[in-house]
Amino acid sequence: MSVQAGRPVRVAVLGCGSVGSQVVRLLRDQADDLAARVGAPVELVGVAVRRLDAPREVEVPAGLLTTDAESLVTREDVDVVVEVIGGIEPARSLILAALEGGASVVSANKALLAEDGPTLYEAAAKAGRDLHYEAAVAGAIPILRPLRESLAGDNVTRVLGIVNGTTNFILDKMDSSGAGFTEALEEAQELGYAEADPTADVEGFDAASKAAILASLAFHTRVTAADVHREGISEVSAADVASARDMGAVVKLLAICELIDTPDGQAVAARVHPAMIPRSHPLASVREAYNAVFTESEAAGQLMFYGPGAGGAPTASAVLGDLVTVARNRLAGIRGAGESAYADREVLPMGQTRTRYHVAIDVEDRAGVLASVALAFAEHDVSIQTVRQEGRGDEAQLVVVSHRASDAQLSATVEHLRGMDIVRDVTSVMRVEGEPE
Ligand SMILES: NC(=O)C1=CN([C@@H]2O[C@H](COP(=O)(O)OP(=O)(O)OC[C@H]3O[C@@H](n4cnc5c(N)ncnc54)[C@H](OP(=O)(O)O)[C@@H]3O)[C@@H](O)[C@H]2O)C=CC1
Ligand SMILES: N[C@@H](CC=O)C(=O)O
Repeated sequence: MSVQAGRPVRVAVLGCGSVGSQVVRLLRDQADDLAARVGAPVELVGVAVRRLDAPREVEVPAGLLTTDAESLVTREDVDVVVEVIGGIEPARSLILAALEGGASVVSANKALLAEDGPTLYEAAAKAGRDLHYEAAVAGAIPILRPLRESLAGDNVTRVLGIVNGTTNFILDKMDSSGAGFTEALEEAQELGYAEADPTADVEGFDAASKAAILASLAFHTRVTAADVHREGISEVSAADVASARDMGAVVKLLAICELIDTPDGQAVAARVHPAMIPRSHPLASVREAYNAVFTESEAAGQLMFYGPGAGGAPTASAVLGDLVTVARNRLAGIRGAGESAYADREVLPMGQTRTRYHVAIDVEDRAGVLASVALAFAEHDVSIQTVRQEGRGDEAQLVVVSHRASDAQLSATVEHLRGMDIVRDVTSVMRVEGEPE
């Protein structure tokens, strides 16, 4: 099982794009330090790509580039496979083949881990090999290792974070300049944060994958991307952002994973959606494309992890950290900590999750309007925390912030409001986080 004494740890890299090119560069530039830290030289033996003639950000040593990833991962002398291709296939088959062939694996592939992580974890356990994926959530920020190892003796009850850099950049731009969503997205694309097809980021798919991975590790259970309630930011308007500003808040795309007490024990809730948070909240000061993750656990209390959540070099830093760990394990002939999904926890539907709403309602400016709106909230057992009224000729706007209630009660309240004669329009509905119950 261990690498033969005196021989290097041999590494194959799958993909040489934004992340892979930086992995190859760091393997070259830090070869001496890596050898000292691992206890043996770390040798790059092959780099699989789709196109041999594509321009590369790094010079790949002669003879190492190949389009035959399958043969590379099953080479007998490969000890560690680094998968930075992305997507579901062929990444999944290549990782499974690598593990079956006896290699350990490092991956940055959140989409795959969130869709089919259990198949990969089981294959790693069966093969007695490591599967590490720190780079899959929040780029350079060490968050998975703390959940998997540092907090393994504690009970994590909540993970709350900004885990998508592109959407944070867009929302930050909308807040700081008053820009609309489309204008802010164009700027994110010009600066290279958002892809030409930004759907995975702006519609919350990327953050939902990361939330699934975080919830699985934090709560020792299996949560897939399909279990995560997902809303993106494409419907967030300049008016929503201005409304947040008026109440001393800022809009952020949050990933929220919670352990919830139920009559039958404990269940998990995992959701990604835009939310207003007070400007005094530490997550409000996470600007541009940065990420931050808060954890709450019984003994440690609150911890916050902050840093660059994307980009080739920051992500490669996390990949290399994993690579050093699994290479050390190969030399020692051991397998490190795997997933501990011993708790088969139910994942609650969004309707049962307790949230708070901020609702802006255009109403006819006549006597009794406020009482009628308050009654609509009361009919659904939703209590109001604050209400603000602004007159506008024959029309008025009410801005209501609720106390916590089930999301189903809150959305039923909004539907009720929409059907009322005195309501001309419900112009903004957004969840509120980070304030008292
Ligand atoms: N970019 C980022 O900021 C972050 C990325 N990640 C994750 O890292 C992974 C890589 O992302 P990124 O580097 O941005 O992606 P890129 O699109 O920049 O690079 C993908 C690489 O994979 C290669 N590739 C694609 N298909 C195949 C195939 N069938 N066989 C062999 N090689 C293939 C491509 O080859 P070719 O160059 O020839 O086309 C390319 O070199 C993804 O899982 C992503 O989610 C995680 C955190 C942050
Ligand atoms: N597209 C992602 C990249 C890293 O995971 C982001 O914007 O955060």
